[in-house]
Amino acid sequence: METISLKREPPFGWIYLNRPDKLNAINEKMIEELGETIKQLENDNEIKVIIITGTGKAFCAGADISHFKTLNPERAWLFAKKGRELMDKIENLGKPVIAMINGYALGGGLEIAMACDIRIASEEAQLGLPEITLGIYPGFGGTQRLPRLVGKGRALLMMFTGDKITAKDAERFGLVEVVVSKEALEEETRKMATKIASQSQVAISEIKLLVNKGLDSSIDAGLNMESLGWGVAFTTDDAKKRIDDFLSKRKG
Ligand SMILES: CC(C)(COP(=O)(O)OP(=O)(O)OC[C@H]1O[C@@H](n2cnc3c(N)ncnc32)[C@H](O)[C@@H]1OP(=O)(O)O)[C@@H](O)C(=O)NCCC(=O)NCCSC(=O)CCO
Repeated sequence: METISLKREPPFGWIYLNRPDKLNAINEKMIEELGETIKQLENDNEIKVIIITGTGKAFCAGADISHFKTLNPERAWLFAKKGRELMDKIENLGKPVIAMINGYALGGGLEIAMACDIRIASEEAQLGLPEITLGIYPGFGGTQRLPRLVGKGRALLMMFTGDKITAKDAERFGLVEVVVSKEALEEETRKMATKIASQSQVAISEIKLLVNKGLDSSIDAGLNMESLGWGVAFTTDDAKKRIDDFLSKRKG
């Protein structure tokens, strides 16, 4: 692959956005290759947690501006559509996806991170949606996902100004879950991923589905989905074993 590299390390699949000389800017090839890599990991039964990160000093500096000049409205729409479908794919994947933000996460780069389930960032990372400075606006889901994470006012402020924020501020606003030093980033991500990989994968996948679908529904509909599915959770071998283990330890 030209733009992505994959490190398969069961139970983890590490995806590296890999155009470091262009700060991992997203071109059509990257959209295509990231989609293929995600599909490959989705079908790989040994992979329980997927981690997306960047090679070099950036997570990703957004869509590749150098090809914007070639875009007419139709091609721009198609590019945004492909980007949007990729983000939806990440968000709706039946496996947990962690964004390990090692540096700049701007524009489409932040949009990738926001489609992931959890974001862990290095203290040095800077995040933002600077599209407005190019006279455009976020096209891979940013106008919808940012306000859901940080609230309407903060999201509008970030998108109206295009300002970058620090990882610490991003954590304060709820855009990032964990911030650690640059040196600790991989180790802390690994710890987080190990804990998640040790849980019931069916339950993890159900939680993700319920949270994502629930946030797009009324609370009543979300609660109904939760209680309807809850009974099914008991039928997995994993749940039976974990409950038996708990009870037998108590007896012993
Ligand atoms: C991220 C910035 C602030 C980093 O600045 P700096 O450290 O000074 O590094 P640069 O010299 O600017 O960048 C190195 C190299 O990468 C190229 N590059 C960086 N970002 C992009 C990009 N988005 N597209 C294409 N190429 C990019 C840059 O041109 C350099 O290449 P050379 O060949 O060496 O010249 C700074 O780079 C920055 O502000 N980048 C743009 C961020 C941005 O506006 N992103 C939004 C894009 S629109 C979008 O994402 C739409 C989807 O919603």
